[in-house]
Parts: sequence; structure tokens; C-alpha cells
Amino acid sequence: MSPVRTMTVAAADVAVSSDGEAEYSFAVAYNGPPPAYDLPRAVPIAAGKIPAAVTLAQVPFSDALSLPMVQPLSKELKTPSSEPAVSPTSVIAFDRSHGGGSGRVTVSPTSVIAFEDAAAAAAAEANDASSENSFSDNLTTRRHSNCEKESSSFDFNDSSQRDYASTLSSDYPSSHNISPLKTNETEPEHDVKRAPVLRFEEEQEQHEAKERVKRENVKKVKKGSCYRCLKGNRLTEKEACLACDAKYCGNCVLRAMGSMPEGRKCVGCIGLPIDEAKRGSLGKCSRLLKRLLNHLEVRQVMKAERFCEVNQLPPEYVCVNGNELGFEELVTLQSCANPPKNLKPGNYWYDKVSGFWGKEGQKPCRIISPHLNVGGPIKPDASNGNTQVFINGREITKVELRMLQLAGVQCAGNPHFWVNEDGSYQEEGQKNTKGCIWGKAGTKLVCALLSLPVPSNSKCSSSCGFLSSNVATRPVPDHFEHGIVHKLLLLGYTGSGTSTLFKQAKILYKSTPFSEDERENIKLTIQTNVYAYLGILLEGRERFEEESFGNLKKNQSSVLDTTGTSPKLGDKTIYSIGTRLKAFSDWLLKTMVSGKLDAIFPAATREYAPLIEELWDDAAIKATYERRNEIELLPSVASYFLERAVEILRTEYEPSDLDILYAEGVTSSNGMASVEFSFPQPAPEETVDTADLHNSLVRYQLITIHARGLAENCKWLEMFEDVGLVIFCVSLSDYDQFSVDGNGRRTNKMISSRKLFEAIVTHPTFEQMDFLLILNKLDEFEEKIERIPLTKCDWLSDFRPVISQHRSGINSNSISNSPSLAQLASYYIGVKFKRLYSSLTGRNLYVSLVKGLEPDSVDEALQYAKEILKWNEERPNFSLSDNSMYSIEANSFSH
Ligand SMILES: Nc1nc2c(ncn2[C@@H]2O[C@H](COP(=O)(O)OP(=O)(O)OP(=O)(O)O)[C@@H](O)[C@H]2O)c(=O)[nH]1
Ligand SMILES: [Mg+2]
Repeated sequence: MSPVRTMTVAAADVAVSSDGEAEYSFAVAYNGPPPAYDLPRAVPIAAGKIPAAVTLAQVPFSDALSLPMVQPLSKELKTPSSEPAVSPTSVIAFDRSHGGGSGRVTVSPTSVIAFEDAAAAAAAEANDASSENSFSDNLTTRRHSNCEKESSSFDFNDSSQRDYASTLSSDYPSSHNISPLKTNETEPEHDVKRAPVLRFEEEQEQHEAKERVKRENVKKVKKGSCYRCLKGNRLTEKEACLACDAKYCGNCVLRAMGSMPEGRKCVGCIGLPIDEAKRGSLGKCSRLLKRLLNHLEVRQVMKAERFCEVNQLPPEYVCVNGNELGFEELVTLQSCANPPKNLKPGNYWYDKVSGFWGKEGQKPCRIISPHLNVGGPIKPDASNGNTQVFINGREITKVELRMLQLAGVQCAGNPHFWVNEDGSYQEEGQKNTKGCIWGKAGTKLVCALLSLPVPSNSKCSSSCGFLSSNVATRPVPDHFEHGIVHKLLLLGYTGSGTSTLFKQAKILYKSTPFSEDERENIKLTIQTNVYAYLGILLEGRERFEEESFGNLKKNQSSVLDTTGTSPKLGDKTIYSIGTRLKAFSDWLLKTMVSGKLDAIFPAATREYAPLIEELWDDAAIKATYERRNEIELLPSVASYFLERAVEILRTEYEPSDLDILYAEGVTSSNGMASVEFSFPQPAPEETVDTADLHNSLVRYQLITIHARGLAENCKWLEMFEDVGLVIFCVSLSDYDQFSVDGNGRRTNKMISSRKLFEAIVTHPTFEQMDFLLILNKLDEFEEKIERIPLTKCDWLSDFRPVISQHRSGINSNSISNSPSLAQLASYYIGVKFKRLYSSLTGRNLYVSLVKGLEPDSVDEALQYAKEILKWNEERPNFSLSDNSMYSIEANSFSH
């Protein structure tokens, strides 16, 4: 018997004759090379004469050899309207003689499966009620998808094929549990009464083929539209089939999915395994379904989805320590106290002593229940470690070694450790426990940063008794344990704005950006800062006072020159203050010089706060503040705080989010900080694609390291080999700023920034990593560039902007159309960095222009980072042409 090829119907027309009976005709569109023989023809037949097959009774798989058959109905099929629970599903067999004789079309009997429950019947009724329109709609839908499918599944050139069968699946439950079709070799022409013989051979392969075809279809429907009605767009709320990912809008989902005996699957996918990528969403009902079904139905469908047999993970898909699991092992693994969550098919390693669990060849991703009898013995190279340090017989990875070192475990001399489930460890062959890896405060945080798992319960803390600090006992989010978080590493030269961006991310994406404790600490930092700003202002006052005296003296001598008399020198200028304030000023400046401001001020606030009001009201301070632009050391942000100095320096002051954003020095005490978040979901009233919803659940971890930490030979950076994207921040307004090193050498800050950038992008850890350059402080830059030329910085000395006449005022109406000087200059700087990056790495740099103090601007930049990560995943699908987004020039800018 020749193999049977499934062919799809390319076009179907439906007409209703005058007597109310539907007439059907089918045609196959073929766009391939001209065949050497006559093509088969589709002959219109009367729908009423199509015999239908009844439901194939539950045929046990083991009975497959008995070749179950769909029996032809003894009576003729009624029209859909008269018999709603039975709908026509046509099978067309093309019978072509060997050697390319004239094609004949055989329309073979229809297979029909009755609905299994009332809900499905109701759905069918609803379908019928919508009468011809919806029915022809459905056909049109299929016509669209099938037209595309045809070219790949129909091969006219294969002359060995004799029979071609095409199933046209209906909206009603249909051929899904009538397994692969095999028709008799020779079908009598127009024999509409004989049933095809159905076999269960190669069921698995056929299912897979069917699934493949469906997936192909899924790809071909216009993006965003419903797979049934072809209407809607990306924003239309939809439900996706768990098996083939076909997406249906609210109007179509119940018709497409019927009673959902296996959860959310199209009727045609019932019996098919789910797409493993969707395993995590099993049993998680969408808003759309909740609206369409009542509470009880939702529960039933979700329960079926989670527990029905066909949706379970096949045990043999999971391989632990080199052994495929058996059914019992899988049950053991999944039902233990602390199972690997969202277990997917794959190869894993499992350290039965400590409970460490990971993907084969990778670092551990979770700590599960120990001592489970699953899989074989662990192999030394299970995680592909190369450190010569072993834990329970497995050579650990570099990142684990780093974690052990940070946890204070002595790792010199290539030790072999025996680590127990509670984290206590000893060297192999020795009796004494040396300590507990979870013992050191902060180990868990380090693990979080390194994407290493931590124990999910407090067992280790109680047994080791070491964990006392806040950090160590803070619950570590679940996703850290799963390692499904995208890491973004934020770096930049001192003062570039990394902390500001970091805080913006917290404020933008966290519901509680700062805890009470953090706010209390930040309050003290802000108050200390304000005293420091006051100190700088008072220092400026002294300078201005001296200058005034100098000027006065000069004036007096010139008066003396002309008059010959010596007028009495006044002992006051506009910048002079009274003795009380002078004493305070002297003391404050002395404290600042000694570097003890931090230590003294939080405590001294209560004592000195009353003086501040007096100080701020003083005319000399007001006059000094007027000239604040001349005080170099006073940061621009100081005015924000100084203008509210009295309020801020009161003990009852509580910083707002904006205060925290503007505050300097609040991000990290030890040079490193991290925050994890998801990009917010769209507002509930907006309807969204489930893919967008999924996106909004993806977790991101933004990690920042202070430039100081980077200076120490970038040694921190080795820990970040699994970062998805490095965000490097440069302050645009640094181009005219200079820093002075210990030897008194002045270096332009933009050049220092560039040097750090060079060191980071050429660091071995980041060899293959993408970089997003954030050109920050655009607001400051826009204002500054009008006053100070970019050429102040040697590196930027070849900036020759072409200023259009429009901009220079000849046609003031067109100003908005021509780029501003700031735009030209910022693009120029971006391109300078792009060229530098490209020359160092051969790759292209993404650039974003940002105003760090504006939330929307930072949001845009971080969303851009998210897109870059997404592109990275999809990159194999992009062609890297000159026009692509990876181009070196300005087209990978975002602002
Ligand atoms: N005008 C303006 N000021 C900004 C912007 N971004 C940051 N700043 C200010 O620049 C100063 C330095 O910003 P930070 O975020 O502390 O910079 P940093 O890189 O963390 O600096 P260090 O931690 O001191 O190395 C702060 O006063 C910020 O308020 C911006 O886009 N525009
Ligand atoms: Mg900082």
C-alpha cells in the first residue's frame, strides 16, 4: 500500500440551492511547476448526499492493530442547520493512475465526531445559529490558511504517490481522534458512500506532522489577527491554542476550542501534546476566558488543562544525570517537597546530597529536595566546570567558585568538598564540618546577583545559625531560583548618572521603590548632602567676600590716587555674615575638610537645624546663592535641595521619590546594587495580545557597579558573564569638565569616560556582549552647548556642524525642521562612540539619548534595552545588511 499524503483544500465555495440544501464544490489551487500529467479535478457534489461517519468509539491504543474503521452512516447526511451536532467534514481522495494519467477526484465519506458534552454542542448551536455567514466565514478562513499550506504539503512530482487525501477540518470537533487516514488504493470514482479505512499506524509521526503543519499555518496568518475570523490586530485580546499557538479573538475562541476537554486547544489539536514552551501557562486562566466562561467552567477547563493525561510531561523527555526518567521517577521528582518548578523537557544534572539542580553543562539553577531516587549518579563534568574544585563529585563552575570565595570558603589547593543539604560543608575524607556556605551575611544576595540558586526554605539558616542580617534573611524572589531573569549591567564613569538611572528604574517599575529603612537612610544622606552644599556655598561666600574686599581696596586706592585722601575701609561687604553664622560656617568648613561630615551630621541635624533658617534668610547667603553658577564645586542639583534647605533639614522631613531621585550618593554603599523588575503591564482597559502579556511577565535585573569598583582592574566584571546587555552611561555635559588626579594632572571627563568605555568593551567577559550607550544629561547639554563649544574636548575637536540658514534665524518659521546644535552635537558624539566601539569589537553599538531626570526618557531607554535583548534572541532571523538596525551609523539611535 502506498503511503498516504495529506493535502489541503485550497478553495471551497458554498452555495445554498433554492431548496435550502447547501451545495459544495472544492478546488485545489496549485502554484508549483507544471505537472507532466493531468491534474485531478474537484467535482461539486451535493452536501446532502455526503455520508457522515459516526464518532469513533474509544479505541484503546493497544487495539490499533485491529484497524479500527470509521463506519459510513447508513443514512445520508443532513444539512448542518437541521442537525447541529453533526457537521460535515470532507475528505477528498485524489486517485491518479500511475505514470501521470488523468486525475480523478474521489470524494470519500465524511468523518464526523459527535460532541462530547453539552457545552460543545451549545457552541455548535451558536455556530449554526450564525448560519451561512459564519459557516462561509470559516471556509474563507481555511481557504486562506490552506492556500498557503498547500505548496508544501502537495507534491505532484512524486509519481509513486497514488492517493492523496485532504481533510478539511470543520469548526466542529472533527478528525482529531480519527487518526491518520489511509484510503483504499483504488477508490471508485464519485463513490460517496464508502468509508475510507482508517489506521492507527505511525500515530506519533502523524501527530507530529499535523502539529508541524499547524505551526506553519500559525506563522502565516497575518500577524495579530484572529486565526478564525482573520480580523483584529495585535492589540485585540486573544486566546492561544496550547498546542499550535493559533490565536483566537473573543468572538471565535469558544467556537474554535469547543468544550476544551484538554484545556485551551483548538478542536483540531485535541489529543496533541502541548507546545512545551507553554507548559508554564498550564492552568493559568486568561482574562478573556474568565469573561467568556463562568467561574465553574473556568475551573473545570483549567483543571482539565493541568491534569489531563495528554498534557503531562512525558517522563522520557526528562533526562537526569544521563538517565531518561521513568514514570515513577518523574512523579517522585514532581511531587517532592521542593520540586524543580516548571520542569521542561531537557537534560539535567542533580546532586542528590546537596539538592543542587541544573541543566546539563550549566551552573546550578535551583536547589531542590535532596536524596530523591531519580536519574543516575552525578558525573564530574555535569555542569562543565573547569575550576578543579569539586562539590559532591562535580567540578564546579567559575561563578560558583566566586560565590564560595565571597562566602568565605577556602578554595585554595583544588579541594573536594562534601556539601550537605543545609549548606554545611567539609572536605572529603575529613570529619569536621568547616562551616556553612549560607553562613555569611550577604551570600544570598551575591547568589542572586550571580544567578545562583539559594535554598528555598529557612532550614539552612536555622541549622547553620549564621544568618542574622537583613540581607541574608530577605526572601529571594522565585525567578532567581529559576534563573529566568534578563540581566542588564549598568556602568559609567563617575558622575555620569548611573545612580540616577538606577533610581529611575526603581521608581518606574517597582510598586514600592524604597522600603521604610531605605527611606530613613536616604533621608540622612540627603540631609548630609544639604549640609555639604551649604558648606560649598559658605566657602563661595568667603571667596566672594574676599573678592569684594579686594575690589573695595582697589577702588579706595584709585580714589586715593585722584583725591589724595584715604577713606576709611569698611569692614563689611554684601557677602559678610554675623559672628554666630560665621562660627557655624567656620565649624562646617572645618568638618568638611576633615572629611567627617558623614559621621557628624546625621546626629547633629537636630542641633543645627534652627540655624539653617537664619542662615538661609541672611542677605549674604542670598547674594552668594545668586552667584551659584560661579561656584564650581556646587553641583547643579544642589539648587533643588538648597531652595528647600530649611524644610529638608528639619527632623520630621520625609524625602519624596523626586528628592530621592535627585539625591546624590544614595544608590549603593558597597559599590554594587541591583533591582529586579518587569516592565509594567498595559492598563486593564487596553486589550492586549497574550504575547504582550507574556512579555510583561519577563523579569529583568538591573545591576549597577560604581566606577570605583571598576577601577580595581575591573575584577568585579568576571562575575557578569551571563549578562544580556551592558548599558554604558556617559554624561554628555562632561565635555568641558575636568577631573584632577593625585598628581595634579587635569583630564577631560569625556575622555576619562571614553577610556573607561574602552576598558569595559575590550574586557574578556564582555567579548560577545551587546552594548547600549546612554548619552545622558541631554537637558544640561542642550543648554551648555549654546554657551560652550564642543571643541573644548580634544577628542571632539573635529565637530564642524553645518548650521542651516533656517536655524541661524534667516527663516525663523522653519526652525523646528532643522536639527538643533544640541541634536547635531549629541549625534556626533554618538557616532564617535559607535566608530570607536566598532573599531575595538567589530560590532555595532546601540545608542540612546537620555534625560536621566525625566522618567519617560529613562523608560524609553530601558524599553530600548529590552528590545535589544529581544532582537538578540531573534538575531539569527535578521540579515545583517547595511540597512539593518546593526548598522554603525545613526540608525541605531533611540531618543
Ligand atoms: N541635569 C541633569 N542632571 C542629571 C541627569 N542625570 C543625572 N544627573 C545629575 O548628575 C549628578 C550625578 O548623577 P549620579 O546619578 O549620582 O551619577 P553617578 O554616575 O551615580 O555618579 P557617582 O555615583 O558619583 O559616580 C546628580 O546630581 C544627578 O542628579 C540628567 O539627565 N540631567
Ligand atoms: Mg552613583
